[in-house]
Amino acid sequence: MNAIELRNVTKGYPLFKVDNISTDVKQGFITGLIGPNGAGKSTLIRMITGLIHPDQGTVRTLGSENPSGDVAVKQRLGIVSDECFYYEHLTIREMSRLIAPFYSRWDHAVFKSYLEQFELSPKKKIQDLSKGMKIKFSLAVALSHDADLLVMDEPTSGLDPVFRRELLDLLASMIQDETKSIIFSTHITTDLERIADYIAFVNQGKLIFNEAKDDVLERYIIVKGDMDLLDADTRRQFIGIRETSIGFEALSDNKAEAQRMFGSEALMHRPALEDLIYFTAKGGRQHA
Ligand SMILES: Nc1ncnc2c1ncn2[C@@H]1O[C@H](COP(=O)(O)OP(=O)(O)OP(=O)(O)O)[C@@H](O)[C@H]1O
Repeated sequence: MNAIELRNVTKGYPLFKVDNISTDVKQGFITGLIGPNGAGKSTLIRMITGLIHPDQGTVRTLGSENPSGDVAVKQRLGIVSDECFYYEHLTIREMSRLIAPFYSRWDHAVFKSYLEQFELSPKKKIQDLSKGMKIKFSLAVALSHDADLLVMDEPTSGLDPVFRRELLDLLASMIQDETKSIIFSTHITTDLERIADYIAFVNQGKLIFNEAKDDVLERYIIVKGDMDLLDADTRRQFIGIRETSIGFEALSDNKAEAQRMFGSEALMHRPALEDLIYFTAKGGRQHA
């Protein structure tokens, strides 16, 4: 079962385009969306939540091509982003009273307990909340109506490390029953190393891959060695190369081939997700 299905999705802006992306986000799992600044992550997320529509292709979220206009689907969606529109002059209590009637599965006791857990006073005005508090508030809302799909645009970026860990635990426990799904974009790739099942990687509007995290980290390899190992042939092997005065470090997406080419002459190790972004972005720029 898929929580989200994208088919040949294209969305163009004057200087950028999401380019013909087809992929699925699986139900019951956490998918992390990664990529450099301006790669198209928020654009994809806006299409998934129905805030904007593709120029070509289709996006189906919880089975609907129009999630923001379909009340039944909208109720099952939990959205966390800094684009959540709340009335700034209202307090948390007043705002939640406005929101609650919209959701048939709203649980006030759960909401109250999240406010306590997140140390948010119901008396605080939305406009007086810090960036992290706003994220916590929209999280409390998303978690209190028993959403089937959480879609989050950089939910952890404004959060302190203690709360970030708590949030990751919360998300991991949310998908325990295998019916809920989560997709979130982030630059804090270590968060995804902790909890993501799948990683979707976009670069310059194109999908590089959407695969099980463990498979990705198995397939790619970092190679480190002396500069004399680099020639036209070996360079072609790499997605991106960082050259310094003492040698090179590079990323290959073909572990077996890299091992065959360099054998014991180079050091090799498993990459972190951050390495994939760094070397892919660097490689792209080099060849531009
Ligand atoms: N409404 C718009 N009009 C014109 N260009 C836009 C619009 N929205 C996004 N873009 C452009 O689309 C590109 C992708 O933006 P997007 O916000 O999707 O990237 P991102 O991967 O989320 O980046 P970041 O990691 O920096 O948040 C950028 O070049 C941005 O300027």
